[in-house]
Amino acid sequence: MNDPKSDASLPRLRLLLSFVTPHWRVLLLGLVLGLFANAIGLATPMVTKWVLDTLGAAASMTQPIAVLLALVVVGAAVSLWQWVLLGTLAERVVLDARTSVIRRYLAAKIGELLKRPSGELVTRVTSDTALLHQASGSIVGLINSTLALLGTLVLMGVLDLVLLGSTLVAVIVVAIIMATLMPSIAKAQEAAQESVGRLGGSLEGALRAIRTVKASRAEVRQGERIIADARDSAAHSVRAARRTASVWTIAWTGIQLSIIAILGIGAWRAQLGLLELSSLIAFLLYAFQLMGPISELTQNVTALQAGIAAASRIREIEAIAVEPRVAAAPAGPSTADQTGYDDSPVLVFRAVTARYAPDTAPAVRGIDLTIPRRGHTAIVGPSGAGKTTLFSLVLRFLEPTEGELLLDGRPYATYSHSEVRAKLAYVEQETPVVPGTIRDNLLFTHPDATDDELRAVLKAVRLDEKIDSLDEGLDTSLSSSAVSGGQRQRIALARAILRTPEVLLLDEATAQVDGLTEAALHDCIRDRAAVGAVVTIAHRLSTVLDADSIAVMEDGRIRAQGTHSELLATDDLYRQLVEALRIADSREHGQQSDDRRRGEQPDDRRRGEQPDDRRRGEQPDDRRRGEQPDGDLELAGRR
Ligand SMILES: Nc1ncnc2c1ncn2[C@@H]1O[C@H](COP(=O)(O)OP(=O)(O)OP(=O)(O)O)[C@@H](O)[C@H]1O
Repeated sequence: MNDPKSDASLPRLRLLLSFVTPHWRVLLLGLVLGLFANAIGLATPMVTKWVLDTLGAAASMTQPIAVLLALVVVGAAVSLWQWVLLGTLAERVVLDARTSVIRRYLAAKIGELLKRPSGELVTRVTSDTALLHQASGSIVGLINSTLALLGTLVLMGVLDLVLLGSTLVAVIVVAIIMATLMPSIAKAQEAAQESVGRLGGSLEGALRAIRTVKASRAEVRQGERIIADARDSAAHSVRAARRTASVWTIAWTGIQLSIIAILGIGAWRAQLGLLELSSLIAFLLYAFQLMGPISELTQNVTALQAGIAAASRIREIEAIAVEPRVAAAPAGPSTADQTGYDDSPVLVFRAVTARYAPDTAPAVRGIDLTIPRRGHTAIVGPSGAGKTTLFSLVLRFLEPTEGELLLDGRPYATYSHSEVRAKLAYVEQETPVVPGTIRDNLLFTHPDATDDELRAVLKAVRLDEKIDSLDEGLDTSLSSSAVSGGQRQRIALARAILRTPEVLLLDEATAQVDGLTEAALHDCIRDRAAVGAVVTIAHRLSTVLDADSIAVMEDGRIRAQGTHSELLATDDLYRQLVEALRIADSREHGQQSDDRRRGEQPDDRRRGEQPDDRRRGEQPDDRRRGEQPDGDLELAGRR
């Protein structure tokens, strides 16, 4: 498949060309400059012969020497221009490729991104694109060096056909060896790039889970596993380097042998009076020059091979499906629009079934759920029941395979993804913060919010005093350790409530949170539920007790819905879940009162171990697979 001689080689070359063709004008100019520089290079030995021919004659040498000097100066200027031009072009090609891949990632469907390790996705932007650098100029280089080679051979033929014959033998031998070795060089390079991709994936995963790695005393084992990919890459690169070195050595030796042959045969022919001495010298100059196009050819073919491999890896990203930017159907009036202020539900699930892949079992099935415009709806259920999937459907990370969702009385299909999300606010379970300052994070959803608005939400999540106490206030970088895990959760919450959303979706942290964060969370839920819809994936008894309505999920279905007391009276699973949450809650409160007895604040105790940081190490899938403390209890409850 990687054999450039195979049928796949042409489409793969076309892939590489697709990166440079947008810059065809620059490429053409580079080619013309290259041809010009070649012509100058080819003319030099002929002018040298001219100088030598004037030696015995009465004619002046000034003219040919002046021409020779002019050729050198113009040749240098043209080469410089071409160098700069192609260097700039290469950087633009790399930039274009990076821009397109980065945009693709951010526009991609979430499920598509989660299929691949993020570190591997990163290497496609960083290291693969860098390989396009040399490859982009190599196309021009390849044409130039081929023409230079042909031109040199033609001029050699003009000087002496017999000598050309012996040169051609050497060139053909070198070409056959190169053609044999080049495909395996390409294969080795592609394998090296793939190993670098895997290395990026495993290293990134290990660094994100560094606490788990250390706590499991798995540094050495994990390190070895990652280093194995680095070794793999090195082994492939060494193989490529060895073969490249062989190609070079063979090319050099071939040319040197042919020069010796030319010298011998040429001297013999000159002695016989069949060849002028000046022609022999000019021929030898061409023979030395031959090394230029041949080594250029070798370099360019190598760069092209690496570029082709990189181009196909980058273009693979084009296969990642992106979210549509416009609504599938034109937007009609919503129930809310028709009635103005109304009590119609804000969100409705109608017989929704969804699966993550066509050949897998549905993650949720036949979901009928109505979320009122005001109030707090809690979703509870054992691990794997489909709670997160429900949120993914609301946020349109996932599309239903059957049934439909309605927002403000209108089917989701009549909205674009962006329009749907504009009406929602979401606090992830891991409450990740984006790179940057506290201000950057707060303004992430609404960049136009004023300082007063920021202050109001910070007060709402009880972070105002903390921010004031920081030297740099809102401009404190979140990479600094001055902000604890609980505080990060509150920042995420503040971001979500900055502008009152129609629906606040809150995936409650499963790990214990500090008292202050828990209190802030509950105040926010209560305040927001009074004016809008709040939907929580509840992991805490107090959140469940706060809810106006509770949906109990099991095996992808909603098995019961009602108030706490209704469900307690009617649903076995709910009773078990509540019992498990009660145990968890009493354990936590027990722990908190122990803290108080010891004179510690729960918040202080946990500051050393930031829940948010801890969870940042987990992939969403890991989280799903792994049992959270409360997840265990939920299951225990079920048992
Ligand atoms: N990205 C995914 N790809 C394939 N299957 C998935 C994916 N995410 C979830 N599932 C499956 O869908 C089902 C519902 O999972 P979901 O994450 O919605 O459950 P949950 O109730 O949120 O669980 P938890 O409380 O453990 O987070 C599970 O069987 C799970 O294995």
